[in-house]
Formats: sequence, C-alpha cells, structure tokens
Amino acid sequence: MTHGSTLEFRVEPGGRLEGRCRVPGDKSISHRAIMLGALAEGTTEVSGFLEGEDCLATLKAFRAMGVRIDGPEAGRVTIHGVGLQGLKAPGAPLDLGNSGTSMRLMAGLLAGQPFDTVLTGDASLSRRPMGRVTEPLSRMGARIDTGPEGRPPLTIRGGQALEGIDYEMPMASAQVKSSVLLAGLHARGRTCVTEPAPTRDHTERMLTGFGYDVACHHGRVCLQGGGRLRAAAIDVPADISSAAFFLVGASIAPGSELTLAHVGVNPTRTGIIDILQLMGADIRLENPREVGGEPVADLVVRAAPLKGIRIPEALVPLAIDEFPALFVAAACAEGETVLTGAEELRVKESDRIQVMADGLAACGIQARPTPDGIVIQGGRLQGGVVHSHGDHRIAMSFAMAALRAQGSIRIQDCANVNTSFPGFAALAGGAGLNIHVKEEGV
Ligand SMILES: O=C(O)C1=C[C@@H](OP(=O)(O)O)[C@@H](O)[C@H](O)C1
Ligand SMILES: C=C(OP(=O)(O)O)C(=O)O
Repeated sequence: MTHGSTLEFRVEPGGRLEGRCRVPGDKSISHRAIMLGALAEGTTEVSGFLEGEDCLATLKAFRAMGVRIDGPEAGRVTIHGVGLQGLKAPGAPLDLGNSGTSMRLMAGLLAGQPFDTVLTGDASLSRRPMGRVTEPLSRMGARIDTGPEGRPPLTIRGGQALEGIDYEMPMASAQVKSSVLLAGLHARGRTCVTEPAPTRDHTERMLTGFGYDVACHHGRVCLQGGGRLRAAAIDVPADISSAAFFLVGASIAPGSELTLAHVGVNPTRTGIIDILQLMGADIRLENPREVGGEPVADLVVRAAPLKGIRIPEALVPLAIDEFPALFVAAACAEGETVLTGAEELRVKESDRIQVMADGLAACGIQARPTPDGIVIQGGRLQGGVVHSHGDHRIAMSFAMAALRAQGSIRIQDCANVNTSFPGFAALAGGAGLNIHVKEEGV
C-alpha cells in the first residue's frame, strides 16, 4: 500500500466461517527474530516470518545498520548476524512506520551502541508515549532526546557506557521489559526487570534459544551484560493476535466451524481463549506441540451462544491486543460485559477504547467508555459506517462484526491492516466472510 492511499472494507451481513486456515506469522516473534538474529554470531534462518509492514520496518532498519538479510521470501529470512558489537551507523533516520514494538525495543538495543541513531515513525506512532522506555534507559546511562511530552522522534546519542539496573516496571508492558533487557546486553553488570503482572515473554525465550543466560523468577527477569548470542533457527508460529479475529468471527456466526493451524499458544498470549471461554465460546486446542521454544497448537472453534462477563483484570495483559475483537464478541453476547484495568488500550495505534465505542455505537450497540475500560451491552448489531482511525485491529474486528449484523458494515481507512495481517481480506473471504476491498484515491 502506498502512503496516502486508503482502503475501505465493505462487508456484507451474515455468513459463517468454515474450513481450515493458517494466519500469518507472529508479529512479536518476527520482530525479535530480526533483532536477535542481527546481534548474534552466525547465520539465523527464520521460517514463518510475518511479511507485514511493521516487521519489514524492523528488517529494513537492520539492513540500514549494515546487517545482510536475505528475503523475505514465502516467510523465509536469512540473517547474517554481526555480533553484539557489529552494527554500523545508519546513514539516515530509521523510519519505523506504525510499529511501537520496533521503536521501543530498538531504543534499548541502540542505547549502548557507539553511534547516534534517530528513530521516526508515522503520524500514529509519533503520538505514542516513549517516556516509558527513555526513563529507565536514561537511568542506565543512555542519552535519548525525544519530541515534546516524550513522543517520537527519538535521537539516541551513542557512546554511552551503560550500567545494569534493577527496574520495577510501573505498567505491565512487554515492550518496556524487552527494551530494558536489550539495553542490558550492552550494560556493565546485571540488569533486572520486575513486572507488575505477567506479559509476553518472547524476548526471554528467544534470548535463551540464542544461548544467552536469562534468569526468570516470580515476575523478575535478570541477565548479565557482555555475553554473546549464537545464531539459531526460528520457526515463527501463526499469530494468536491475528487468529483472534477468526476465533471471534466463528464464535458469533451460527453454523461456523473453523480450524486455525499452527497457532502460537504461549501462556502469556492466550488470554483471548480464556476470556472467550468464560463467555461461553467453544474453542479446543488440538495437537499441542513445542516449536523452537514456543508452544503451538491447532485451534478448533465452533459457533456458540456467548454471555456477557466481567473480564478478570489478571487476563488483561495476556489479551492486550485482542480487545477490539473481544468487544465485538461482547456486542454479540447476551447481557453486559465489563472491562476494567485496561487503560493501556488508550495508547495503542489508536485510542482503542474510544474508537471501538464510537464504532459500536455507529452499529447500534450501547458501549460506554470508562477511563480504564468499557461497558458493553450485548444487542442487535446494525449495519453502519465505521472509521478505523488507521488502526489495523479496529478494521479487522468490525469486518468480523458483519457476520452478525443486520446490514453491511463499511470500514474506512483500512490500509494499516497490512502492518500485521497482509492478505486478511483474502483469507477471511476464503473462510466465508463476504468482504470487498475498495482502494480510495491518493
Ligand atoms: O512486545 C511486544 O511485541 C508487544 C507488546 C504489547 O505492547 P505493550 O508492551 O505496550 O503492552 C503489544 O500491545 C504489542 O502489540 C506487541
Ligand atoms: C499495539 C500493537 O503494536 P505496536 O505496539 O507494535 O505498534 C498491535 O499490534 O496491536
């Protein structure tokens, strides 16, 4: 998708989801594969890599720092690692597009380099808070200038000697945890991060897979700076955050039965399954296995009547990107669903609480935003026109809502679906969603 053009989805009401499909590779794992592969000694072969714009932005950034990377071709990427000291100064600012993960993790990874780097992003990323990473990194000795109120761009001043810290994270964020740990690779001494609640642990798992010693005990992760990473093969599972749209779609559309193949079911990511099951969903995990240090399974989902629930706060970080889809499930459930403890949703690619509330209201559903969550009254979804605010997860969630709507749902500003889920419309269409994509003028 070229910058400046927009896509509109028009989804006709009704239908059901059937068959078997495999959604694209996990975004979090794909980012980390490029980063750790680049810093490793030796050649890292990746399969199942997500060829979405966010991960491609990470890939290009490392190429710009002198790392030879072949591919991606059909999900295969070969990274010729340069070692922890081998990155080169990029010739220009690194544009990370829409990707918060790239910017926050790379801020940590680049804080201890001998050269300066400037990290920039698109309009959405430029509104997102970066103080949450620059603050602990500066405690380690990093020098990072931000835009007003700690927003991007980030100018990272190289040549600083970093010291390990013991950091108590104020919010449950895997990006902050990972940023500090990646800085810790270049720091003197030990770096520890304590999280207030469990968050996705792909960084810890992959560091371990690359032969780095990482100690994890009771929500505290520690590593010693100055070690080495050894290249390893990485098989990226399908992204449970992308599977989430199909789990919701098949749950709400009567007659659906769908198998989602080879989905990553790391316990720090499966909150979507737990929450849907609490609502009454029929989801089974089949053929559980472990692939490259990450648990994987096939997910079989059948339509089932859903009921509104109070979502347990402990599940919030384990389903953080799935709430737009879960709000659609709540709109189709009987009774009220209450979410609290989810203020982080307001600082994603869009304010996901407000934007979802507006979109649900446009489809005739009562949804009352609160500072840290939302209250949704299940009801009859009408057709309507919804604005995604350039947020991929909002767009795909409302596309699935059409399965239960009375009229067609038009979703504006959908080009950003390509950041995390290239081929969404074709895959969803193949499974039974009646979706049409219209490109709108530049
Ligand atoms: O570490 C990661 O790969 C991610 C962590 C989460 O962000 P936070 O750390 O801000 O919760 C999530 O929303 C994002 O999509 C990916
Ligand atoms: C929040 C997300 O990603 P990021 O923070 O990497 O932009 C997301 O994909 O939902």
